[in-house]
Amino acid sequence: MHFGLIGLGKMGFNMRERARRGGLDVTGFDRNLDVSDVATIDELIGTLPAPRVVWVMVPAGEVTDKVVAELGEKLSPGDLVIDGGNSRFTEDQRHAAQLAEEGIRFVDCGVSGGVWGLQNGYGLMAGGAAEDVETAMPIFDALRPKGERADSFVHVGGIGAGHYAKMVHNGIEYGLMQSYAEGYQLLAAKDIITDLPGTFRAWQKGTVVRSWLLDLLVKALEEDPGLENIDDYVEDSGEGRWTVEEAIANAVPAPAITAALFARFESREDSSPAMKMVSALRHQFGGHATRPAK
Ligand SMILES: O=C(CO)[C@H](O)[C@H](O)COP(=O)(O)O
Repeated sequence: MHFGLIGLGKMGFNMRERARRGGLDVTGFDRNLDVSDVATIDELIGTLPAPRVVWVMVPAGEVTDKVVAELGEKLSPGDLVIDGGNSRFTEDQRHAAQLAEEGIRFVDCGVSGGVWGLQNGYGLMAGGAAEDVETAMPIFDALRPKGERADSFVHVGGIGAGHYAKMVHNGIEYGLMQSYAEGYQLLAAKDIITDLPGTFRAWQKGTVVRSWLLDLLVKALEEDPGLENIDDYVEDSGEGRWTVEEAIANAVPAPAITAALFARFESREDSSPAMKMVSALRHQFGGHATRPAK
């Protein structure tokens, strides 16, 4: 199979390589021509056999919108577009409808594996019509870890289901990371713990909390014990917010994920107006002492 891959950043670059190692022909396009196989999307389309399959791996939002719109103008009826980026699932219906006007098929696919995907393979969650997912199956097979298909690939449901599943996956990721991080601080806070990295290392095998994130935590501490080279400011790319919005829309209690998202917001504050107000109010009603501003 020969397919096109648009977006050769941290994820797409490695995915091209893994697909090639899996025996597929891939023509990659990126605005950074140093890593691109072709100079333009037109050229990419020109290299592909019909029906063309183009995997889009660019940042969610405006950039994905633009690429989908361009593909809608340039591809032909029967061609297939797969959005493998972290698009919000609600965008998928719109993209699918836009492409369907030109007879172009659409599949959304949540991709998990990060920068380790080249080596370990990717977990894949696809949404769309069964026949369209089937068309893309050779790509999914090349990208996922070797072994049973059901281990790391799922056709989750209709359009949007793949990205919905990836959104929830990322929400869980927020909660897990926050939990490990709080455990790290609790261990570090107690002087009876004399081997903090060793504690996490000992949890890596056999314990209830063993996981790949725990392995990465151990790796991070090996690289920078005490995390002295890393600031405590934590970004977010949107999926945590969307997960919390979905929790509200569906009246699903999601306190752990929500708290993990809010902890990131808190990480960005130099000082907290809210906590100043709590201190001011304790003083107002109870005459409790406040500390002078730093
Ligand atoms: O999809 C991912 C991992 O599964 C991406 O790394 C994502 O960017 C992580 O989300 P955030 O930036 O909000 O922490």
